[in-house]
Amino acid sequence: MIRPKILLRLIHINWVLVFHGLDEIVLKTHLFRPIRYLVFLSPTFWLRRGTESRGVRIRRALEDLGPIYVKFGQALSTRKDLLPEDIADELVKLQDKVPPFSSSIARAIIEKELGIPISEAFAEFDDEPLASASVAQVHTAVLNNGEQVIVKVLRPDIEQRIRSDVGLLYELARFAERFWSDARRLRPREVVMEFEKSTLDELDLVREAANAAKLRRNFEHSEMIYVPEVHWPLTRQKVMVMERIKGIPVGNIEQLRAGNADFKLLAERGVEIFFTQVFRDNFFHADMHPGNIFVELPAKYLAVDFGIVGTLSESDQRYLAENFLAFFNRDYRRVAQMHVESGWVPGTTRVEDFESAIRSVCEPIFEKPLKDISFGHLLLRLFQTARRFDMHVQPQLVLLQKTLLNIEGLGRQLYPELDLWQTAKPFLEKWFHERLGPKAKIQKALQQFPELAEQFPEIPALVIKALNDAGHARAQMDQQNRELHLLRKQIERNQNTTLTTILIGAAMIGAAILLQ
Ligand SMILES: Nc1ncnc2c1ncn2[C@@H]1O[C@H](COP(=O)(O)OP(=O)(O)OP(=O)(O)O)[C@@H](O)[C@H]1O
Repeated sequence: MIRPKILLRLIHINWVLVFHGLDEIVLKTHLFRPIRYLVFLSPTFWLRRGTESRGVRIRRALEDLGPIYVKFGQALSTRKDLLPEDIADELVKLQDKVPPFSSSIARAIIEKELGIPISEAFAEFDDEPLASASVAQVHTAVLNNGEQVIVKVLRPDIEQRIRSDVGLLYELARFAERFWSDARRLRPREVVMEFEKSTLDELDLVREAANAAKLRRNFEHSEMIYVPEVHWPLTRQKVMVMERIKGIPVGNIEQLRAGNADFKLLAERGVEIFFTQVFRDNFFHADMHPGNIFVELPAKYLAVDFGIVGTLSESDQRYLAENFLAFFNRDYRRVAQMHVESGWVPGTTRVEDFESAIRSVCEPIFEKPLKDISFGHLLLRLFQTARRFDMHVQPQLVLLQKTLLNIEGLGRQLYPELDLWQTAKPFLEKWFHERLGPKAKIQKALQQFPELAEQFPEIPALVIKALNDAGHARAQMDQQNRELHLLRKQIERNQNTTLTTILIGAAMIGAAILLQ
C-alpha cells in the first residue's frame, strides 16, 4: 500500500516531468500508471513549449526534483557511452549549477558552526558563491594571513531532504522488487541502502576533510595529482575551509586544447592514479565526476570533493587483481574456480556452470580489441553473472566498479586511443609480485606468528638477560659446589654414610634446580 506522503511525492515527480515536457516518461512508465492521467490536467501538456532540447528538459526536471536526483544525473553524465551525447552534455551542467542558497544563510551557518563572526575568521569573504552543488555551496575567502581558501557550507535542511528522497527511493525499490522479477536479483533495496549511507556520509565535512588530508599525504610529492590542504582550525561538521586551487575543469576540452594539454599523458595518469589508490594505498576517491577534477597544464590533476571514498580489504584487492588477470588471459575456468574456492559463491556451485555463464557474458566483450575493453563494464557483467549464482557483491566493490567506469569515461573522453589494459597491467603484476612473491610469503609467514614478530626487536635484550641469568646461576652453582665440598669433608669427618648420601643428594638437586 502506498503511503500518502509517498503518493504525494510520486504526484510531484509526475508533475515535474510533465512540467518539463517529459510526459513521454510518465505515459510509458508502469510506475506512474495509477496517476498517469494527471498528465492531461497539466496546461503544459496542451501548450507544449517545445523550444528546449530534451537534454535541457531532463536536466531541469532533475534539478527540480532535488539533490538526490541531481546526484543521479551527475553519475550519468560521465557515461557518454551509455547516454546520447546531447543528454550527457547537458547533465554535465548539473555539477555547479544547482541554484544557490542565499549568502546570508551561508554566513549564519558558518558563524554558528565556528562560534565567531565571519569578519573575525576571514580577512575577506565573497558573498557570491563560486559553486553551488547538490549537497553544499562553495564560497571563496581570504584568511587573515592572506591565504586564498574556499569555504564549503552544507545546504540548510539538506539532511531532511535527503532522508525524504531516500525514503521515496526505498519505496520505489520495494515496488520494483515486488512487480519486476529481474529487479529482485539486483537487490534494489540494498542499492538504496548503500546510496543512503554514502550520501549521508557526505553530510559530515570533518570526515570529508580527514579524507582529503589522507589523500594529500598519499600523493604528497606526486607529479600526477595535487590535493589541496585542509585548514583545520576553521573546519566543522557543516563548514570546511580548504586551500583554493585554480585549474582548468577537466570537462573543458576546448580550454585544455588551447593550453596545449598533454591529453595522452592525462588519460594515462588518470588510470595510474586510480590503480595506485586501489592497489598501493587502498584508499580511493570514489566521486570522480568531471566537476571535481581540474587540470594544471600540461598534465597534472587537481582534485576536490572528498565526500565519498572507498577502501578494499586485502581479499577484495586479491579478488580484483586475480580476476582481471584471469579475464585478460580468457581463463574463465580460473575465474569460476576462484569464486568457488574463496567462498564468494556457495560451495555447492558447479564450477562448469559458472564458467560457462561467465564465458557467454565475456566472449562478446573480448570481440573488441583489448584497448577498447572497459574494465568497469567487464566487472559489472561479472557481478551480474555472479549475482545469479548467489554471490553477495560487497558494496565497496560496487563503489569501485562505478569509479572505474567514471575513470574510463573520463580517460576516453580525453584520449580516445587510451589503452587501459597496457596502463593497468603493470600495476596488477606488481601487486602480485609484492603480495604473492617470495618476499611477501616470508612476510606473510611472519604475520602468522604475530607474537614472535612483535618480540623481534626485544630479542637482543632477551639474549643478554638469559646470559646474565646463566652467569648468575653458574656463580651460585660454584658456591653450591664449595658448600658441597665442605659438607662432604664434614661428613667424612662424621663418618655418617647415610646422612652423607641424603645430604649429597639434596645438595645436587638444589644445584640442578638453581642451574635450570
Ligand atoms: N579547493 C577548491 N578550490 C577551488 N574550487 C573548489 C575547491 N573545492 C571545491 N571547489 C569548487 O566547488 C565545486 C563544488 O565543490 P564540491 O564538489 O566539493 O561540492 P559538493 O557539494 O560535494 O558537490 P558534488 O557532490 O555535487 O560534486 C567544485 O566543483 C569546484 O568547482
